Amino acid sequence: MAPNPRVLKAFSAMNKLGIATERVRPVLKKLLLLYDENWELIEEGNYRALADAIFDDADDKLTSEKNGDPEPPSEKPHERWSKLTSSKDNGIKNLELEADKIPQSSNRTRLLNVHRAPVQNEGKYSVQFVLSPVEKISSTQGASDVQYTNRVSRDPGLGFPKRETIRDCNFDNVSNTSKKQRINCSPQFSLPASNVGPGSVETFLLRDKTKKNEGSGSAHDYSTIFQTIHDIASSTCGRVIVSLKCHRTLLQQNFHISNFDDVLKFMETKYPRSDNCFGPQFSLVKYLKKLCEGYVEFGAILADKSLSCNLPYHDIRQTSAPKRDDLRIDYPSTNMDKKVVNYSGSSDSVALVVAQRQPMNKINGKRVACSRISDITNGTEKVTISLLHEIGGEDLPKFNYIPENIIYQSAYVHISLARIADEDCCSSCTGDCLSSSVPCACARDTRGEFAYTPKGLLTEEFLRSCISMKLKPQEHYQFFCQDCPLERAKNAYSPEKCKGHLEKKFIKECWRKCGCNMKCGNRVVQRGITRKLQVFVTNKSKGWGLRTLEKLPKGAFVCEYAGEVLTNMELYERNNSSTGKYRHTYPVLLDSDWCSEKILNDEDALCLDATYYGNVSRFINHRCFDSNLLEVPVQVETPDRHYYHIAFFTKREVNAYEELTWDYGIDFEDYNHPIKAFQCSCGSEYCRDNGKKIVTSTF
Ligand SMILES: C[S@@+](CC[C@H](N)C(=O)[O-])C[C@H]1O[C@@H](n2cnc3c(N)ncnc32)[C@H](O)[C@@H]1O
Repeated sequence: MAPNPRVLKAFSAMNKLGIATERVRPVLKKLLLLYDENWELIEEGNYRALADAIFDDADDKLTSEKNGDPEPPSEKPHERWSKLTSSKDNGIKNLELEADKIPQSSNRTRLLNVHRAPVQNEGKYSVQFVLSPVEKISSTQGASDVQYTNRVSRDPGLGFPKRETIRDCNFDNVSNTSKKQRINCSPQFSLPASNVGPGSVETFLLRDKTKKNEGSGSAHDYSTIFQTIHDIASSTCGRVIVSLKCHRTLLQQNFHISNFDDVLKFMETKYPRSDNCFGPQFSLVKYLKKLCEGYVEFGAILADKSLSCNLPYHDIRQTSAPKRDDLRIDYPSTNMDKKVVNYSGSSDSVALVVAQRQPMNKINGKRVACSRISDITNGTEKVTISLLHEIGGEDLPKFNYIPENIIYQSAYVHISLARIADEDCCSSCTGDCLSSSVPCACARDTRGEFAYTPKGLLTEEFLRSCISMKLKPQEHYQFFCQDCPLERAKNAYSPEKCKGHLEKKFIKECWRKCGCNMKCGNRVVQRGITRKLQVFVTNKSKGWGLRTLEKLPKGAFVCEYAGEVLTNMELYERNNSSTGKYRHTYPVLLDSDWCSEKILNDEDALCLDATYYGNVSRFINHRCFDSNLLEVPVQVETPDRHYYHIAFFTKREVNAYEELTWDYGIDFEDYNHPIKAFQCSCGSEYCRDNGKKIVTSTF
């Protein structure tokens, strides 16, 4: 059967990004399944979704590595995507060799210009490689050059095979014209670093920035150019000098390159041996591009270190080897202005760094460049959770990441061992309560059956009854408060009668006073997030959303809704004082105790608000009825239902890259609700916001 031309086009687009067809194929297959063979979605924005998916796939491997999976990590391509897609013409052609820029020089001198995409000041931003016999370089040294010659002792590592000879260079990114001008990669050409073992000589040149480049005949103002020249390889024809030139005008103000050895070490960390960059796919051009990128990135890291920012960048100059993750560059390095969101003193919270955006880079009216925060949790969760940010797109969210609920001020949450009665725990249990023949006291609330299976999933029965309760509340028992805090919030002077609250099905997990261990199957939510998740920009005007990067089985715990614990009174005050985009859009009422005998004051009724302090669940968007997540109340450390946790579980199997959604329970016809809602664009065929009017919402 003839290959599908759309598949071939997709391969070719990814090949241009330097991604091999073998890597593209499995991801493309998954995406086609995910998008119901909708090619338009895949082709949109120069195969942006496909590139994202490949990058995420690579990240999965990194995450597995972090989680103890021995599979070797692949390269970290997000930064590359960011750079590659910032080209002005087609978004995937950034670091191309430009044949027309190759100067006509003597047949002993060849010059490769590897251009980074101009971001704003077109043409000024470039990194060049000059591959040249030594004589030529020497003759171009201007009077203002300062020359350092030092003996270097370098690990011949960088993942390069020692003294390996390249027989065939793959110039897959080179245009036809430049192909004609191939570097002679005949067998005698040695790879960079292959002969730069201990004791070899490195020539390291820096332009004297106090003088102009007299005599060179160049139109460049060298005071704005960083140039380092490195003798890094030789062949029987002579030595090969690589000159790295970096125009400073578009680099971060305090960008600097210290020492080429450091750049090489950085490259080694970024592309370790296990990446096998010299496998059959090896391309000299790609390698040179990577080195250029590394050169600029490394300078940016050093510059970043001089800014006071909270991103977990590792100090490259530390003696111990940095971890791969720490070296990730999340933002393009040019014209960056970073600031840290203020946070008010809680030691449990971590400020999310907010970076002002790079100058807009539109391609045919479409924004394409994107960057990435590698871990929005700043290490507070057991897994990393990345955020994919389209430059020029959605504003970065400003909030402080907290992995668990935190009391704002007046909320009364009484946690004490003394409050946990003997019948509310299983002190005589040992090991795993799920393996015991008789369910322990902690299963009492779920009618003597645990809600979890030994695999840590919700049982079919528990899930079914929760879903049914959500879809058909009228068929389940509801209680009516005498003086409903919700109605009071709508109209404090003459509140309407309570509309009823469902008596929710709770899970009670074992806890500290129980005799079982942390691996007990009745402890799921308290163990925190274990799934691979990512925050991304949705394409349906919903703003940010959350998606899973792995396939999730039905009944899987995803995350809990963590935020500030507020009294209803505090929430009203917040809502009244907030305006515009800082309006509070994330409250969840903890209303399961509202059926208690006593009238609940607004000072006692609790809710969770993730607007300022929250976890990843603050990104989960609403979907009417057929959302894939379900919220379940879970008791962990308190025996009553005044305070409890809201945990999200999957209602069905969820595919990798699928957005995670839950039904906020918005009544789109409740026009009096104090919280203004959004126009629903959930896309569900059961969408309740039929009129798409601006109405009020409740959670
Ligand atoms: C809990 S947040 C979800 C994350 C949010 N999208 C963001 O960018 O931060 C709830 C807000 O997301 C938006 N949102 C969620 N679901 C939506 C939907 N189905 N249609 C339109 N907007 C939605 C609304 O602005 C809502 O107030």
